[in-house]
Amino acid sequence: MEMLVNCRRYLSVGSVKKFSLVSGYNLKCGLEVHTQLDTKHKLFSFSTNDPFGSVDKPNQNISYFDAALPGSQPILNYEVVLQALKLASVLGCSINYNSQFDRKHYFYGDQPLGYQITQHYSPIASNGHLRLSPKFDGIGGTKDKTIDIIQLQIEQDTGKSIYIENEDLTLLDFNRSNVPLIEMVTKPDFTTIEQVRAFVKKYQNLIKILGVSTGELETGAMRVDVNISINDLPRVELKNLPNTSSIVNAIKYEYNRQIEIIHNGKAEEELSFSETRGWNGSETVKLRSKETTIDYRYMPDSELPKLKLAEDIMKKVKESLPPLPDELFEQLTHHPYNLSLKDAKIFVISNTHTINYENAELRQYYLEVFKRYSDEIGAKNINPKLPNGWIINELIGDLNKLDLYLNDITPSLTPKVFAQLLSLIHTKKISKTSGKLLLFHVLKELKDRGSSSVPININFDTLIEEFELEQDTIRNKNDLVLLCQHIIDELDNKKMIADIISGKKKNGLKFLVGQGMRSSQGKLDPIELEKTFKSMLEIKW
Ligand SMILES: Nc1ncnc2c1ncn2[C@@H]1O[C@H](COP(=O)(O)OP(=O)(O)OP(=O)(O)O)[C@@H](O)[C@H]1O
Ligand SMILES: [Mg+2]
Ligand SMILES: [Mg+2]
Repeated sequence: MEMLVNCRRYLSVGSVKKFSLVSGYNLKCGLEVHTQLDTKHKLFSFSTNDPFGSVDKPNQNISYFDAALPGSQPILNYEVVLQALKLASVLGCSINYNSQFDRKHYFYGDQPLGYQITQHYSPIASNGHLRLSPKFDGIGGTKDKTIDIIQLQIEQDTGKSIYIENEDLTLLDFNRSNVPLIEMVTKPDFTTIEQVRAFVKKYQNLIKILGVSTGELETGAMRVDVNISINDLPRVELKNLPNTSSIVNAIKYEYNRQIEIIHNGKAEEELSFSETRGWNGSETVKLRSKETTIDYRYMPDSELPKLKLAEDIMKKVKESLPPLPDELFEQLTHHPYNLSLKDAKIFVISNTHTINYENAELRQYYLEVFKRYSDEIGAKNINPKLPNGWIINELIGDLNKLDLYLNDITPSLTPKVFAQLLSLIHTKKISKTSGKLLLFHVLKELKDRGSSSVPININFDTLIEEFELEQDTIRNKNDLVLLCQHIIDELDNKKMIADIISGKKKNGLKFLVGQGMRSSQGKLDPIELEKTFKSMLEIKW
């Protein structure tokens, strides 16, 4: 009965936006993710590997082998192997020290060899896992979820077919042909869409941090196929999912579609065999069913020897790995840094906005500044919000505004110098406003000198004197009261003052403080000003 009620709820919803899982219809998903590796050369030839950069220059990066000219033979690019091993290592896989390459046969215009070289029988790595946590991956609930990874295999990408509509013409571009790919296959361990979304994000970040790929879904550098089934019926494979929202919406749509079929008693007819479906932006559409699946006639590639790895190779691979996101999140969100997860991500994960710095470099800079600042002020007295805010908001903001790179400024604005600025703010020698002015001034100066010039010596004490920025120490409380009274008199607006006092216009107080800051050219402490206004006007809120 509950099933029926739930089902009606689903049927009346209709839109995939208001999606929820329906009890009695258990979602099961498994992923196959193809990732283009960022190597210099292609997988089995010396041609340049730059499929995205050469999009508008078709057939520029091709060798005889990529075009499958008779007599050409594959030569394995070891950079690919190294990248695959890095990924296998962070996914906790068992490494296969004797993997091999196989031919997967099918004929298509953009696959001129007549087969794709892949690893079918003996892939390079297997039995790994990736753990998702509610804390760092937003999967909901309170428990971690582990997704098992069946295998990682090295394979070639295909060329690209470009269909010219109405002309009965297909153009072929082989720039992508023989680009190295890693196919990663998970077990069907996903039971919610949040888990799928979190996994894709996490895998993508790992790939980026390892430097093995851009991991971009939009350019096709990473391609996610989702296999989905309900209540252990045969799986449906979803392809053509060019971004995260397509992945999520396609699963929602397909889940609802399959429920409707089951609910209408048509499961036997329509869901008793596996099929492959594509996503057209609003619905999943059938591409092919199992009956028409090609027989690939896998066989070992006779031109490629077994890939035998040295016994100590994994020790070296592990030594080359950077710190991983979860370890960094643990470190940065705890004492003494106490960053929010959102801020910690700025130091760990790149996104399209982070063009002025490399995350690892920014993180290094931050940690160094933090240490110097703690040394100067004493670890017990520090205010972690200072380094956090001044680097995340001010420094990054200014770099953006001035179109500067972190690398350009760090030889002069060393962590030691930056920590001095923080100490001056911490000890209230200068106000925050003055600190902002100084930082911007110094960065502007560096920008005007150009990045290639020798580092300059930055002395904040001299600059503070030069610009007369030393914070007015409130020697006489009366001075401050007088100034505040003067501001209120100048304003001459009884209604506004009454509204501030009653709390109707709380923002008005900020305005008064702003006037005080302006009249002192930013040298007064805004907190002191606010306190004085509040006590003078007897503000209770
Ligand atoms: N019952 C199921 N429900 C959902 N997903 C499933 C189910 N059974 C298997 N899968 C998933 O299907 C995928 C199978 O991928 P695999 O690469 O092994 O085979 P394939 O899709 O037939 O091959 P190809 O690489 O040619 O697409 C895995 O991600 C696995 O987790
Ligand atoms: Mg598949
Ligand atoms: Mg597969």
